[in-house]
Amino acid sequence: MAAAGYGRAMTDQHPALVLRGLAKRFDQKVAVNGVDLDVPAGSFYGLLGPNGAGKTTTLSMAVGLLRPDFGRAWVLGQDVWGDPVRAKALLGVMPDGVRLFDRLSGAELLAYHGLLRGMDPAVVDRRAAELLDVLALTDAGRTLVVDYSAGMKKKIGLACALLHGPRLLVLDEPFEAVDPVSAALIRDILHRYVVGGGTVVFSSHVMEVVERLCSHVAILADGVIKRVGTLDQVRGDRSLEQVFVEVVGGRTATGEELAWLSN
Ligand SMILES: Nc1ncnc2c1ncn2[C@@H]1O[C@H](COP(=O)(O)OP(=O)(O)OP(=O)(O)O)[C@@H](O)[C@H]1O
Repeated sequence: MAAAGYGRAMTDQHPALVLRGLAKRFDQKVAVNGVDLDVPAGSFYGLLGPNGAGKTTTLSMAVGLLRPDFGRAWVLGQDVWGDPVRAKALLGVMPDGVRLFDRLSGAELLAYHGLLRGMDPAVVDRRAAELLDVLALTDAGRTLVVDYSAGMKKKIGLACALLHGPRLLVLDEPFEAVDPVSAALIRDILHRYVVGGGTVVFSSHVMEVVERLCSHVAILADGVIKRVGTLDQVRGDRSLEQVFVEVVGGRTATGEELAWLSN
């Protein structure tokens, strides 16, 4: 495993992910406004927030894909922006949207990721075959990724993130556009990964998934963390959805709006 080269004992003393004062502005829009987060090693961490809350921007800065205007990030003690090679060796990332080289087949994409990370080709082949099998993509192994369904793209993205055996997985909306059978499969794989000592951080709007999987939750709205803690601390004696709606400030359309739809 690539991460082992940096000494598991050293990195084990650190939280899996630490964010301090992360901030990002796009023109006039402040997308993220000073996010601090401590993700304990071994946790299953859900980052919740409504559309446009700043989840993707936060996670992109946390993993070294988007340079913050302010703030810093550490993965198992390694400075993401100060020492990106070390930090990224410990990290598996599934970004939002399709940022895959989609003119490759699934098997080729995995080989490309593995070789780019300097892995032994025989290990890449073995792990790629295993991942395609576990994710029920073996038959699609020769199909070009551009021809995959949205759910299949999520699964091959997850396979790429797992290939080098990272210690921390950061996944942007891993369950979006995924059918229930595939979602259950992804849940099982992630659960096994955490039981085996890994840490998962993922963003989602789906309360049920977060409630079922996560040990810890942060609710982000308007670029700011509004609630953070263990799942039980955040939801108290209510459902996570109730807390989310209260924090985010839900609105309803029960008045005169859209009256023309009734005609
Ligand atoms: N590259 C960009 N250029 C301009 N504005 C951006 C850019 N990326 C994000 N934004 C804006 O920053 C804000 C936060 O966006 P972000 O994608 O981080 O939210 P999100 O919580 O991931 O949303 P969603 O759940 O809808 O994916 C939004 O208002 C968005 O329009």
